[in-house]
Amino acid sequence: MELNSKIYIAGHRGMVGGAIKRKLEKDGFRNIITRTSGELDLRRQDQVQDFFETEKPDYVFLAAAKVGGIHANNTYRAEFLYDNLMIAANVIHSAYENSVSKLMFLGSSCIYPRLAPQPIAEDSLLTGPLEATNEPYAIAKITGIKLCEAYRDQYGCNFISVMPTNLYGIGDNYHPENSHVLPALIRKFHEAKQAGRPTVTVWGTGTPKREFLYADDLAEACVFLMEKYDGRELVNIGAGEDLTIRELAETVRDVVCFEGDIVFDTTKPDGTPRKLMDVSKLHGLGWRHSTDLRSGIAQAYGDFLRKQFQHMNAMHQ
Ligand SMILES: NC(=O)c1ccc[n+]([C@@H]2O[C@H](COP(=O)([O-])OP(=O)(O)OC[C@H]3O[C@@H](n4cnc5c(N)ncnc54)[C@H](OP(=O)(O)O)[C@@H]3O)[C@@H](O)[C@H]2O)c1
Ligand SMILES: C[C@@H]1O[C@H](OP(=O)(O)OP(=O)(O)OC[C@H]2O[C@@H](n3cnc4c(=O)[nH]c(N)nc43)[C@H](O)[C@@H]2O)[C@@H](O)[C@H](O)[C@@H]1O
Repeated sequence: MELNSKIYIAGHRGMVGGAIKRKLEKDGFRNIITRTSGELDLRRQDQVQDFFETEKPDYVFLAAAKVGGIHANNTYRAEFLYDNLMIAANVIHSAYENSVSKLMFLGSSCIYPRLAPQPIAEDSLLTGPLEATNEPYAIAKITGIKLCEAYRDQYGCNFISVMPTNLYGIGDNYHPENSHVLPALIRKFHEAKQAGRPTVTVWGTGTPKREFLYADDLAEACVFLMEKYDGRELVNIGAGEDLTIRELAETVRDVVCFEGDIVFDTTKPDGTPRKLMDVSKLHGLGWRHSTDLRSGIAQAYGDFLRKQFQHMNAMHQ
């Protein structure tokens, strides 16, 4: 990428797209184009085609998606499949038709089989059944990967796919039901501390293991791979280490300084028992994460508090 290349970030108001935008701006890229979903609905083929014909971007980071945690994925199954299929199909096809130099498609660790051998290597894709709670989302994301491969094979397009692990950070979604576990726990522990409640309820058994990567680290990896990687194979992006949900809850409790107890609601689903990424390929290419979990959670909590403060100020004006 040249500093004046025209770069389209799809999903720039989201946690990941926002982090990619910050990273590109910090690196001096000065021709970044963005659209909100209100201005450009990526599910609409006509709108996407018009946008690409008019703007002719050189590079595309495809970080727009219908995203959420285990409850949202399991509840809004139709939207998680339809929206994500349409977004991937429309953007990848228009990128081909409008001669985009390079496109990066962002998938997710949930594309791999539920019981894939750990750590999960890229070649585990399509070797076994998926986790039921996020099967629709995973199928849409797998289709995005296959579209990138097919346009590369048939038309020589330089479209690459990267698979981030569970993410958290600045600009995360703190919705009480629809968010991912880490922002959900930040909010739950904070609200319990404020209200002086004795316990916080964590979903499931607490035994599933998850790996977490700070979104700004992910953005750095995405820009690194956009510049350095032209392969057909997927690349996992993760921290290479995981912990149980119980351990995560204890860490968030410490960071938020909540002094009560943790209880588990075992009527809620656990999801995949474990999904630790094999990041040896990424390390071999020369990139490693730098933000450790505890300091990343502290930064995310700071962002959560800032948003709360802004919200309260707005309410009083
Ligand atoms: N969060 C994670 O833990 C995680 C883990 C692995 C992979 N990923 C991947 O990373 C990418 C970004 O995730 P995120 O966490 O940043 O999600 P996010 O914060 O929810 O942001 C998603 C963005 O997508 C845009 N979008 C959604 N539907 C759209 C539509 N129909 N047309 C146009 N734009 C639309 C939204 O735009 P507006 O704001 O303008 O509405 C939003 O800014 C996704 O591909 C996701 O699969 C995320
Ligand atoms: C990265 C994303 O991972 C998602 O799977 P997945 O890790 O289970 O998604 P999470 O929603 O982050 O949940 C991870 C684990 O945390 C538990 N958990 C405990 N308390 C809570 C809570 O208050 N909220 C939430 N959300 N979870 C909680 C949850 O039961 C599950 O075992 C996929 O559904 C998506 O498709 C996507 O791939």
